Amino acid sequence: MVNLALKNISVELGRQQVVKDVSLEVKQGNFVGLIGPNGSGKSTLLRTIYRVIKPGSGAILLDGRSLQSFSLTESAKKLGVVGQFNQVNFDFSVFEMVMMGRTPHKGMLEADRQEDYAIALAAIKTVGMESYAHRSFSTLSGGEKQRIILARALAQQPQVLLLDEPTNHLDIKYQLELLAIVKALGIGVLAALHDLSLAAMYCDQLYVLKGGAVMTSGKPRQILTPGLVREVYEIDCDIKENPATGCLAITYYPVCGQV
Ligand SMILES: Nc1ncnc2c1ncn2[C@@H]1O[C@H](COP(=O)(O)OP(=O)(O)OP(=O)(O)O)[C@@H](O)[C@H]1O
Repeated sequence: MVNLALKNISVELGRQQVVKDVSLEVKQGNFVGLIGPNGSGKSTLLRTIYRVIKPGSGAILLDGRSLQSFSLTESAKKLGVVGQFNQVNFDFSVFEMVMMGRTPHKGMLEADRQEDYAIALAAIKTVGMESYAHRSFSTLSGGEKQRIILARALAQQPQVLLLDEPTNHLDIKYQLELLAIVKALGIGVLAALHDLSLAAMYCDQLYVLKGGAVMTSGKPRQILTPGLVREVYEIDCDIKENPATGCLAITYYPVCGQV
């Protein structure tokens, strides 16, 4: 069953067409990566799906139903988001931040239930931050904040998770861990990623954006070639399978005259 489908989505911002006729699918259990250079429209597309931006044309379907027909609470029960910027204006404890993930599941004025506490604690544990539960969120490092924002999305128990460069700020161990945690959820995931090696390692399917349009899509091994990297990013590289890991290893060549 298709969980999330975009049909011919176009978005205009400040008189510029930033997303052009994008169609894509995130099937249940599939980890789908959005790759492309800076400014290619990845965040705008994600923001359109989580309803911060209205598309100029096209349709977004969740479980076959137009996203527009869901109330914001209804769509928040199904769609979890880990964004790029995690500034909060008020100070909350780590535990309070993660409990916010339970909000869409509660009725108006309904008190927190024991079950909600247990789900939030389990989510904090999953990201390895249990000893931080009572710390103030604003005092955390960038990477620690990112892990708590993931925990909040996990506490939401979404059916589809949207991630905008989720590995920003994380050291390499936590980059690998975060993607492994997300992959193990077995839900549909759509993630904007810059690191092509990580994208190849974790994604079942990649969509390559350039100038707001989908240039190509497919399984990482089928589409990630030196020719594509050259065309999209204007740099040269070698791509080989690492015999020890079975993963693609990408080695970039220095930009001419800059090493
Ligand atoms: N409010 C806005 N008004 C005008 N242009 C905008 C607006 N927001 C974004 N853009 C432009 O839209 C384009 C796509 O931006 P977007 O943030 O979606 O790219 P991205 O692929 O996520 O980039 P990055 O990899 O740098 O995060 C950029 O050229 C950006 O300057």
